[in-house]
Amino acid sequence: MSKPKTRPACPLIAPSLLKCDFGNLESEIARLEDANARTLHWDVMDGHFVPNLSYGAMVIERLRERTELLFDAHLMITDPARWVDDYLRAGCDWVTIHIEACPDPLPVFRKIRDAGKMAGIALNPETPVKSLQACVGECDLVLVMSVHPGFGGQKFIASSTDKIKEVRELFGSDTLISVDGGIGPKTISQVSAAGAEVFVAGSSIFDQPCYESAIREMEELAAGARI
Ligand SMILES: O=C(CO)[C@H](O)[C@H](O)COP(=O)(O)O
Repeated sequence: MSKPKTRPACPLIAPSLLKCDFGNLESEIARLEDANARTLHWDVMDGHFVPNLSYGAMVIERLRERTELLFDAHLMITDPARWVDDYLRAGCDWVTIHIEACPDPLPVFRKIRDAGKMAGIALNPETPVKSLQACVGECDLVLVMSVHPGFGGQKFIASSTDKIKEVRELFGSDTLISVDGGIGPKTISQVSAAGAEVFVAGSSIFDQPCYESAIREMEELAAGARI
């Protein structure tokens, strides 16, 4: 059911399932499909790399059977090289690992790309963009964390906007830039103008009564601010 490696139409709003109702995952996904979502962002947390636990490949694999939406997996885990095969087998289309958890990510990128999937690298707010130098041309996506990873509902860190510009300068136009944390109608325009194309959003969708209008509003704001 997994899709081949393709660049999506942007702007792309990626609902962060960390903020959904875990007791009703299947119906939450159906609601997102009805709301015209095109992707699901899976926040995988191991209670070690980040101070929170969420879900893993077994849960994702079972939900892969229930939807054809693009699966964007964000591995906030220690030693992602050890676990990446599980997420590929589970049917993830994009697999993003953290530079802080994997100082030599190139072999992991190769494994993801060889499986026909998109390889991403994420960086935490305190990690400098220059730490990604070796990743240029080797991965498909850079995910800029605009909050400290671990929990939804945090305040957007303002310096993330300049960081996105720096990532765009370093990686050029071929690499997708995703931004994650505190994204909503008040922050999406500035990160879109800075060069972000994929917008991970938890609270600003799941805390709203209508997912469709929440997604549409952010898509329109991001498109209007695009560089
Ligand atoms: O990765 C994350 C936290 O580590 C979440 O994706 C992110 O925080 C989304 O939630 P919100 O939009 O509420 O900030």
